[in-house]
Amino acid sequence: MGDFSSLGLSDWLVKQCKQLGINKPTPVQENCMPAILQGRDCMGCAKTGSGKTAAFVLPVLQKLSEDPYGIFCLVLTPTRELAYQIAEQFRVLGKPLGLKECIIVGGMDMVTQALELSNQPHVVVATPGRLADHIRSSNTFSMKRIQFLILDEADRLLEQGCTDFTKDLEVILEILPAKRQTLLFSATLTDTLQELKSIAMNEPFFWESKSETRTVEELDQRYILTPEKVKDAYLVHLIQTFTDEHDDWSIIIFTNTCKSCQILTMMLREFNFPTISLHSMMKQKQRFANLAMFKASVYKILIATDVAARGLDIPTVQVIINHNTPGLPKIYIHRVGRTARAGRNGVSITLVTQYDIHLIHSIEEQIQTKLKEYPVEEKEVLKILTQVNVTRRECEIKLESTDFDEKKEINKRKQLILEGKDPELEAKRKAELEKIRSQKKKFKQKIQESIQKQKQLKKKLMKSRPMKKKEAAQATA
Ligand SMILES: Nc1ncnc2c1ncn2[C@@H]1O[C@H](COP(=O)(O)OP(=O)(O)OP(=O)(O)O)[C@@H](O)[C@H]1O
Repeated sequence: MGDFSSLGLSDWLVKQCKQLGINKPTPVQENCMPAILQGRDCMGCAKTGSGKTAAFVLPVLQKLSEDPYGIFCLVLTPTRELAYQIAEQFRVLGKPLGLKECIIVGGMDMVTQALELSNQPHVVVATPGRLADHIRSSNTFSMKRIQFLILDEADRLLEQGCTDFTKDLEVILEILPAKRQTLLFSATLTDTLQELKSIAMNEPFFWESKSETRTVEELDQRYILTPEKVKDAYLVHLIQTFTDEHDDWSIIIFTNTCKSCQILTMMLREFNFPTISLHSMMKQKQRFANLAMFKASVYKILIATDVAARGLDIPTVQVIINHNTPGLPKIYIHRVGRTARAGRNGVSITLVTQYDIHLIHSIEEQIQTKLKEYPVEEKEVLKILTQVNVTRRECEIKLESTDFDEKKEINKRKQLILEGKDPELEAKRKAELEKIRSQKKKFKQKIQESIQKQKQLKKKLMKSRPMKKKEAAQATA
């Protein structure tokens, strides 16, 4: 492996890297940086925690130092927290340049952001929605001369998930110059490769880390098979064990909804665990404050929705617990990638109910690794089961007495209006879909019941008398 100088970085940047403990390039840096410095578009796919951020920040800073102007580079990323983290890397590594960077994300003051944009910062790091809002509403800044467009977590930006960025991306791409370098990075690029290639204009340099598995070797991946009703007791038991055994460990628990995130946080606090939450129904300032307190180890346990699944780099995180099994292998890869970063060790534990076994199989198939069972003393879990379930119920009742559900409904309606949809029509459509789904479910259940009955009948027949071949065939049919 070469060093940063041999890849074409100037001495001042190499020195800056050293100060941050970045001495030798990681493979994604070693392979992608020369192509970027040569002026090529680039797509880099490497495992979580492998240094993809510096792989684009360093060449941009190098090029910026040769011809500094604003706005030189635009970075787009799916979450607000990630935007701050990327901007920080630019700020720290680009300090000798007197780098001016600006962060444009939702939930923060629009006027202040507009002012910052008009001051022509060198680098803009943004989430697509808010940047598109600025483009639609003002003409006080220009991105006509940008040299670099970077899509971090590019597959997430281009997929049509629960937050669909495609319309905002169209607005943004329209004001960018055709002649630019486009860089796309993610740990899971390959799933959406073709769509991504159309964003990078020139035949891009594509690099993917060669490995049999899609998760890092330093990660110990475990599961616990548990009935839904015992899940929380397992969770409390696990946290108790980890906190008893390790002073300096931080844990992230991923859950599937904002409400579940809120209830689990309340519940773990009842057990005196230093817990804090992060989800999209919180005010943005609170989100930043909570993340900062978790990073500073004021709180050792963060309960989050998938808003924290991608990109966040917190070295103290040793354990990831999936309170629900992720529906997509890709989400699993990013969630567990919040630990075992940059060569460190880490553990992930996924709580699996009997209904999630097929999800675990498809995760294992994608990551090419078998999850191992995590040994737990069931007796200890059963001892706290009633107490945990009663506490959870109390927390649910407490939450129901607040305006949490109402706020959620208002947020949903606001989002629909922003997307140009009619909330009433959408509600109707959803109700109809729900009806069809429940009919389908009932139908499926009926079929399963009749299959079950047939099987039982066949068993009875087999037991009661030895069958002739012909009879057995009829019973099976
Ligand atoms: N060459 C290097 N040597 C040592 N540490 C490095 C090097 N490059 C980056 N790092 C550190 O590795 C950590 C992970 O890097 P980074 O956040 O860029 O990972 P990533 O590949 O973007 O992960 P993810 O896919 O989860 O977003 C950071 O703390 C970063 O400072």
